[in-house]
Amino acid sequence: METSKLSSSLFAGTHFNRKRFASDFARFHQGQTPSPAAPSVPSPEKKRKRKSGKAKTKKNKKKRAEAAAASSSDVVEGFNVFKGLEGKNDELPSEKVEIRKDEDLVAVRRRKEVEREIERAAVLRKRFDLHIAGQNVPAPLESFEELISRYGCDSYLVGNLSKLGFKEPTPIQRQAIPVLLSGRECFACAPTGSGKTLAFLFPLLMKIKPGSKGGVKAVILCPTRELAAQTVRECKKFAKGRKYFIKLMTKDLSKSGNFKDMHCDILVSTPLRLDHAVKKRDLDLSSVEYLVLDESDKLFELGFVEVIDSVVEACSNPSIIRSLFSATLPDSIEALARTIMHDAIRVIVGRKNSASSLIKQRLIFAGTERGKLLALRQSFQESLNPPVLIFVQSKERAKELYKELAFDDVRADVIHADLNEQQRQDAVDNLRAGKTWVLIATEVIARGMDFKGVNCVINYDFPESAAAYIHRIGRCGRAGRSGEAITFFTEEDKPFLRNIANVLVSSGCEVPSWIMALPKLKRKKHRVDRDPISTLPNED
Ligand SMILES: Nc1ncnc2c1ncn2[C@@H]1O[C@H](COP(=O)(O)OP(=O)(O)OP(=O)(O)O)[C@@H](O)[C@H]1O
Repeated sequence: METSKLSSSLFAGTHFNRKRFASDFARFHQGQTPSPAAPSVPSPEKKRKRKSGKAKTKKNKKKRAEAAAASSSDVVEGFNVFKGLEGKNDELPSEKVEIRKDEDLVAVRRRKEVEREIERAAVLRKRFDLHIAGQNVPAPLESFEELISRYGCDSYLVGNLSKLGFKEPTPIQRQAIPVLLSGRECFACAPTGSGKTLAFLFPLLMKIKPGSKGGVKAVILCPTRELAAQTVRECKKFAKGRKYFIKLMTKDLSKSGNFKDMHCDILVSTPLRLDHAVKKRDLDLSSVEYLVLDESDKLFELGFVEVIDSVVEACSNPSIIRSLFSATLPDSIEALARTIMHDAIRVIVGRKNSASSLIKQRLIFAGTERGKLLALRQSFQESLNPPVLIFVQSKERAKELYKELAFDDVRADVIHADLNEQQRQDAVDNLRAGKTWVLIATEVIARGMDFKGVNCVINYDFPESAAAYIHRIGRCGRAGRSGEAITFFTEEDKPFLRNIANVLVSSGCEVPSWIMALPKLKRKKHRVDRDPISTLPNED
């Protein structure tokens, strides 16, 4: 097809106003016919002149190219794409035409570069099973060193990571760190033990000036005291060598702290303690720049929502950056959280709400409560590979099971909400130090606690939801290590078996076909009234 025909068919129905665009039309016309001022074979005289002219304009060209490159960065931002073309446009002398050509070339080069960057980011995301949603998501990190080259991070911070033996960022760190560093809010969902703590702490350490005055700069909310204490310890490790004020909201601080004189860069707390300090002790959170909700779905559970609301309100800085992290993020919670977020990016590693693929999961039918105790003793006799965590559904049952195991030659300890803060911390520390082999626990340590060496998690009592299951078993199989999870079930648990079995299947574990044939339950939570744990014969 002839050019004229093609253009006329493309612009069919469009009226071209030749009068209005006369100068453009003239230029267009000029470009089609060779100009007498630009012969195809120049004379030697003209060649020389042009050479010296070229040398002169070379410098200018370079400058222009730089300016054009700067303006072309606007293309990346997505605004002012036509910035360089603003202003007088109707008369372009030949030099201006050349400038435009240069600019066009630079813009084309820049566009290609951007396209390459987008492609590189897509390859990285595919490689690390990263799924994102949102506008203008920054590229994932290839390495920790990129934090220095791309984001100007102090090398001491990255040095701390290598001292801790962190060679490469984990998938969630690769994507969530750049998102937070570029000032965007985010929902992050990644498997248990996959390094979410560093993913939200590192951007804070990079952005907040150590020892800065003028109030709290970052708040991290955790659902339990143990997790809050662990987060403070981790934060101090990453910040080693710099004088950050990193504070844990203890009971005493919350009840009688003098917050007016308190130096604090990063404050880690449970929601109730923080809320108490805000309401009763006038803790001012208006200068908070970062708010992190760790184990966010737990924080948004009924009972906590109002407190979270009140904390969010107290963090009144309009440019605050909020982020939510968890291994499980139900759609309903995400929808609720979205109401307080601005243009948030969502980052998911692997499949949403799934268990770590490093954990070998098994379901064991124990028949009755007594059957569970027998099965537990038998499994200890066959192979006890400490440290082991055993989850039960209540503090009463934790105490009962502890009594039973005290008879056996097993170094066991127990942790539940009836113990005071020190006793709970001791129980955690003793397991970490290898002084105890088996720790019997309620949900208090099911979330976020990082026991590196835990080889096996036993769900003595069936978990009350798929999310609870994912978090409980996630106490093993952390930081790239393998783990084992055993879940006992009785007749009463059968109706809820299918929900947990789905988690096993989605992480590649085998499930008997009869379980998969059970009907799906709409109810998300399940709690059975169980007979007490005891080897003594029933009185009735
Ligand atoms: N880049 C890394 N390289 C090596 N180890 C890492 C890296 N990042 C974190 N870790 C280690 O991995 C372990 C688990 O990290 P972390 O507790 O942050 O997991 P998590 O994703 O928050 O888990 P949970 O969902 O259970 O809270 C920790 O012991 C931590 O020190």
